[in-house]
Amino acid sequence: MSYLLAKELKRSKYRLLGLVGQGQFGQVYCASHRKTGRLVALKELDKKRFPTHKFLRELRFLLSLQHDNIVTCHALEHTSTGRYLVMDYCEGGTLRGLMEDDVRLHPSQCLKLVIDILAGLDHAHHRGIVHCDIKPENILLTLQADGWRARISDFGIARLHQDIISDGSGNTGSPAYMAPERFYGQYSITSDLYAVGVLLFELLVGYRPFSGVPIEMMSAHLNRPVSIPNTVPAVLQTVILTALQKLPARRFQSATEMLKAVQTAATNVEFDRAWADTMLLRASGGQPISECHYVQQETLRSRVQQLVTVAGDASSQGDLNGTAIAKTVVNSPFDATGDRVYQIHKNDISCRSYAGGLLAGNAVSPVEVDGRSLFSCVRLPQAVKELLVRPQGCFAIMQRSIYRVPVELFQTGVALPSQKPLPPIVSTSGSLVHLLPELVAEFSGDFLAAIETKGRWMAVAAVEADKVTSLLDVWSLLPIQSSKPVSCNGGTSAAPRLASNLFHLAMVDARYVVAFSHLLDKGTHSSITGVLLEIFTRRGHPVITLSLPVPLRHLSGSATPYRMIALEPGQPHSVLLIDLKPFKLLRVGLDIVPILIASASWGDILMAADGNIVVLDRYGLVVGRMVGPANPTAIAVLEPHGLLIATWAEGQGTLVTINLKQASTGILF
Ligand SMILES: Nc1ncnc2c1ncn2[C@@H]1O[C@H](COP(=O)(O)OP(=O)(O)OP(=O)(O)O)[C@@H](O)[C@H]1O
Repeated sequence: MSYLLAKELKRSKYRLLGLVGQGQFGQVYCASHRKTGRLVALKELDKKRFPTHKFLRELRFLLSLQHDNIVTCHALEHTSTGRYLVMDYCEGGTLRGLMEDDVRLHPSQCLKLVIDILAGLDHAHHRGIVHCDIKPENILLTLQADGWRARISDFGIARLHQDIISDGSGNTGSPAYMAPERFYGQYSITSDLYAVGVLLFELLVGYRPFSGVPIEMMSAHLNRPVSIPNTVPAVLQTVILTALQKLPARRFQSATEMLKAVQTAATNVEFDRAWADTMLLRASGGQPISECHYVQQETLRSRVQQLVTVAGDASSQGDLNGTAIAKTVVNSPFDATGDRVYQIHKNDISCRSYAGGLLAGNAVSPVEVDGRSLFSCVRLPQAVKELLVRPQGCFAIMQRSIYRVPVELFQTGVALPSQKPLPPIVSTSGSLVHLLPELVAEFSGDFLAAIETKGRWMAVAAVEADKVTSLLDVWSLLPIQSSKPVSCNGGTSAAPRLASNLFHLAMVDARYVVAFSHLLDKGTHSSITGVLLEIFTRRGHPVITLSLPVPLRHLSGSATPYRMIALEPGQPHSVLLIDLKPFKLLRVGLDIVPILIASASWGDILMAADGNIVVLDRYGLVVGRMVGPANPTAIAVLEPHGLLIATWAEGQGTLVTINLKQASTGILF
């Protein structure tokens, strides 16, 4: 059924981007409108469980609910295989997910979410609609500059659910959030407010007021008094106790009344120290700071701005070391299995190769060839902004040009622009190969470039003569000998124009490119208010266009497929994981202020200026904390379990390695 629906949708006006959930009545997909790139959620509705006449009656309610705190339903789409609701897409997932993942949900953020829910309920109640199934699973989240916005979902479906219950064909809902009268089949708007009371309790305390099997919960809701830990400020205890009154007449009588009470509490309450500490402990995922032995590998003579590593084990050689080089060049010490580290400083890229592996234990010396240490440097004509290591060599992205530096060049080191030919290297075919850094592309103005991991494609956004917009072009880098790449767009005339203020370009995979632009304040045009995200196919067709209302910095690709990772200036104690397929956001609360990010296949590492390090697994959970050297300028993961850190302070620097296997991270290396 779902496979057929997916097939059917391929021909519809929506492009499916991925499955985001499984509900009781069908699957939920993230999709984008083919023409506008607008993101929607498509919720499949099983015909057997939703007879059309009943559904159409409910759809009237659903379409009438238009509020910022309600997941708006736009339309019902029919295909030959099924029906699905077209709804606003909520990239933050459910509140249940947030309560489980984001261990640092500040009390004020909890209150803000409850205020959002009450505002949404107030709107619905005024239209005579009772939700009947308020619980964290039915609260979805969208990103906002000051946290998350809560949006109630499953309106109408919940009402329909009631019909199913009265038919005797459904279960009875969620007992943990059910008001006493609900167990007798009665409900009113105060039943919804009772459920919000349970949710408020759970958000602030970490568990629900009553638990157990359904019959125990029923008895508790009906008879047992609510006991609230005294860490919860008195004013909030009063709000919870009022919402959780057994008799409906004693509760808040409207969502507005309860909203006002929570708002007053939010402005007056002072969260005591013990409570803040509990929150801090939860922010670290309960992870203690582990002992961390770092080995100083060398002193640095310059401030390293980027570290790039190529691990020497057989598995990663295939990907990064580049079969192309290994096949065509013989007698290169770089063919040997050994860790390789590139350091970038202004115009220089230096490279060291460590045959024995960097994490052997003590400081290790770089490989020596003919008694010479393999510590070589290639100087390029302009400052290197970024180095991308791909199978064909290292691509140095500079202010106005891109050079490809063959790996073998680092055997001897060469300085440009002297461009003296190097001694030829004999290839496996027996012919002589002359090596020089090769100019891949040159631009008259600013540009951004991204190169696919296998080095086959390059996306370039070159700023137009108007200095405002950029044209996106995708180039083939194959064959690698070619210094004139072929444009896929058949020339720039067909290339899509990107939004102004473009600041980051990345390849999502071999088929998609993503461009990030700053959104500026409409009045002043100076302060950055958010980010516009545009995804295009390699042929230049738009797939997604959406704006995030938060400024981002340090945006980088993650080793986890389809993931970007970023820091938010407005939320210094957090990191944002941006999954592109399907589109999802996870804001991870931290107890450090990260300034550097390094990604590994198993997760991400964040480092603060004072040397504190937090290790996240690929689900965004904090799995390790340790203290490294202060003043880091660049960090990189050496797969699978090495961490390299370059530091710089007062004209002195060091390169340090940490063996994460020896730190307690819970990651199975
Ligand atoms: N509008 C949406 N935007 C983003 N994700 C959504 C959206 N609606 C649902 N989801 C995701 O899909 C999952 C299933 O949703 P759905 O509402 O169908 O399930 P449910 O909670 O079991 O509800 P129901 O009882 O209506 O079937 C949710 O947990 C959520 O992760």
